Amino acid sequence: MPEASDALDMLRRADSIKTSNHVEFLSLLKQLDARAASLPADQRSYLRYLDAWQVAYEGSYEGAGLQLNAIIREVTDPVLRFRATATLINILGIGHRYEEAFTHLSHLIDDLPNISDKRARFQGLGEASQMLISAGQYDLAVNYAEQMLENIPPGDTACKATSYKLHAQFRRGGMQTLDKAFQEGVELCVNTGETLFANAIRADIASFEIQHGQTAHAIALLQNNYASVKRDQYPSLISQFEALLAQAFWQVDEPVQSRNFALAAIDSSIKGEYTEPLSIAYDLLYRIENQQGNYRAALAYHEKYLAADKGYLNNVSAEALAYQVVKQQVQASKLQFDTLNKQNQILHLEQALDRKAVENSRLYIILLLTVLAFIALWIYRLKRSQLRFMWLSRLDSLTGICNRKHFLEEAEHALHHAQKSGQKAALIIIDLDHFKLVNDTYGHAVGDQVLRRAVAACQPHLRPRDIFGRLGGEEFGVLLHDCGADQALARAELIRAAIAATPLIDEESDVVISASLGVATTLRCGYEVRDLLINADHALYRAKSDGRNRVVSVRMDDGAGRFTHEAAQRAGAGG
Ligand SMILES: Nc1nc2c(ncn2[C@@H]2O[C@H](COP(=O)(O)OP(=O)(O)OP(=O)(O)O)[C@@H](O)[C@H]2O)c(=O)[nH]1
Repeated sequence: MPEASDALDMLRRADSIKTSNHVEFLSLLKQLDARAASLPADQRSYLRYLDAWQVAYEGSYEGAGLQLNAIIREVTDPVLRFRATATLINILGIGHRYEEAFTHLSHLIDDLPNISDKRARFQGLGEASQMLISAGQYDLAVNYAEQMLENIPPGDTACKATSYKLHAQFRRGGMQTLDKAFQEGVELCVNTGETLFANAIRADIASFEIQHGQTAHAIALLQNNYASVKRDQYPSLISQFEALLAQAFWQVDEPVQSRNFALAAIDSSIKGEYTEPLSIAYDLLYRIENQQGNYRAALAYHEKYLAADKGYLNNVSAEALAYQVVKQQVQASKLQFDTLNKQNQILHLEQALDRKAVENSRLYIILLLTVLAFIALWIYRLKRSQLRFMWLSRLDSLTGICNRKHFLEEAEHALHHAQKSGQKAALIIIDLDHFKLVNDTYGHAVGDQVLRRAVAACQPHLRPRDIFGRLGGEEFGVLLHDCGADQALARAELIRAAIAATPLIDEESDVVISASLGVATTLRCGYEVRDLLINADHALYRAKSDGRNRVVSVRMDDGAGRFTHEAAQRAGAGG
């Protein structure tokens, strides 16, 4: 049983000498086949591939096709699958299944960028080059051969790629003289031991020479290497050599030799295949028999020639056609792919556009909300300043309490409410005493200050619902809610006392001001603010005339429809 590493070495060795030393290759394959069961799975797969290759090499294309397809299906190693595909393409081409061959080739070429294994790439490029030669695509074939030359795997040589390149150039035609590259190609392959490819190039050289009247040289070249071609056991090349020899001998008028090689070419060619050598061989046999007057035999060969030639030409045109068909299919699917790609791009763009539209809508909404927020803020500020102005327009600017107009409005409203709810109320008018004297003595600014102090002195004696306003000059009004006559009198008295206790200028100053207060109640004067004001004013007048610094209330009806006044209390000397 071979060691695993031994077996791998043997596999690699066999792989590298498949064509250069076919005899040793066969021997190695035999040894490995005998030990196949003991090999690890990956090496067994490798051996399967070499076995299939050999089956193809000996011309059993159907069997080889089955084996190669099984490898492509079952083996996991992508490199081995790629190589099996390459070999499969080769035999599909030989078996005239051109459409399948070119379809596989198209995939193989697509796969090339994914294959880093140099040997497999080399093989794939070689297959592409060969198939394209068969399809008449010589420039492309040269291109693939040149790619091979740029990437020769380690252990391999430029021989094979050179032979493909030269063969493509030869088939393209148009050469007036034989390029020296052909001879150099032969030498290269001889030096590297690749006799099969050296002979393939020689076949092209001989063919060129036969076409250009250098028949003797062609015969020498072919005969000198005939044994070597036979050794390599490659049927199609043997058949080609023999057909060329038959042609050359016919040209130099040696029909016996020509016949022998023509028959040999037919014998060597793969059975059931229509090839160029077969067609040449039958044509020559027809001519020979015809020349010798064997018309019956000539006719038979001619018929075979026609069939072979037609078959061969059919193969050639079928191959070229299949190439074009697959090319169109590939282009169509690429076009479809491009269309799908474009549709996909359009969809992506549409999605991006939608996203942008959503973003824009969001931005518009944010902008709108911001504008609305600004408008709301602006309205709020406007409203606030309006309210402020309205509020300010209701206040007395010096003392900060209600001005006359607002006081009267509020008092009227409160009295209306009190009347409806059956509550009592009272109105007090407060008038500072001898205020003109304050102004005259201390100046107008001090007079203002005194007015503010007088207001401040009153405020602690007011309840939240009481209405306090400046009626004008040094005169103030207070509407007391829910307040009877006695309570009103008492509250007025508290206010009077508070004002009287307020220093005129500062705490130290002994100069004080005083106020006279007139009180009118709803009980006695009704709920009309005007009546209350008149009556309170009368009372105030009494307070002033009675000596100031006092409170006087409207007391009772004197029977003649006039009110009498009651002085509440005297709380100070008051001016
Ligand atoms: N400093 C100041 N003085 C004012 C203001 N409004 C009115 N006065 C003054 O208040 C004084 C009112 O004087 P009078 O109506 O004669 O009354 P009085 O001096 O208080 O005398 P009696 O009311 O009779 O005690 C005038 O000299 C007005 O100029 C004000 O807002 N500030």
